[in-house]
Amino acid sequence: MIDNILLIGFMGSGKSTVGKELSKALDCKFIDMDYEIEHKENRSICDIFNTDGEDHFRKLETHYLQSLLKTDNAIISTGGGVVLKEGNRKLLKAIGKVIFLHADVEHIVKNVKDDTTRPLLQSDDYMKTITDMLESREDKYLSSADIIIQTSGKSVACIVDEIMTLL
Ligand SMILES: Nc1ncnc2c1ncn2[C@@H]1O[C@H](COP(=O)(O)OP(=O)(O)O)[C@@H](O)[C@H]1O
Ligand SMILES: O=C(O)C1=C[C@@H](OP(=O)(O)O)[C@@H](O)[C@H](O)C1
Ligand SMILES: [Mg+2]
Repeated sequence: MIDNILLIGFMGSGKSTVGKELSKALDCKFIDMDYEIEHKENRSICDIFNTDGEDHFRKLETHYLQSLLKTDNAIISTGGGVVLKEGNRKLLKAIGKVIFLHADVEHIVKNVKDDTTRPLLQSDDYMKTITDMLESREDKYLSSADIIIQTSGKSVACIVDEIMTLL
């Protein structure tokens, strides 16, 4: 039995991919918050944003995060905006150990380009969008993190190994 582990970080830093592989390596439950929200709502994140707006998505996200207080022995991949609300940042700490997957802009762009599933990155100038959003969120990721892992240029397997060593 392990404490919950929550992966935080910017869109495309690898939270969903690394979380799934880490859960296999540790033989524990895997929870991807976005996947669970989509499943509960029976619609995609894009549909939620387009129909009901980002504020509504943030309410669903907080509601789901609260439900995780009852979970244990899980690897939890969050959505990149989970740190935006102070209340969420407190919840993250209450739910488990928080690992920040820190990625630079180049790594992020490589991972999200051509992907149409992230409504906040559907801009013509997505390089500037990512740079500005990263800058405004960086402090929130840092203040929420128990552990910081640099992911840029590393393979998923290498990141998983690094986390396993640190735990
Ligand atoms: N370290 C990595 N090396 C190569 N590709 C990666 C790495 N991390 C993630 N990816 C790829 O980048 C894309 C976005 O990753 P994802 O796990 O969905 O990020 P997040 O959940 O943080 O938004 C996926 O196609 C994934 O396979
Ligand atoms: O950073 C954000 O605000 C978001 C990140 C997304 O998750 P990923 O970080 O897994 O892409 C998803 O929750 C939604 O599109 C909003
Ligand atoms: Mg994800």
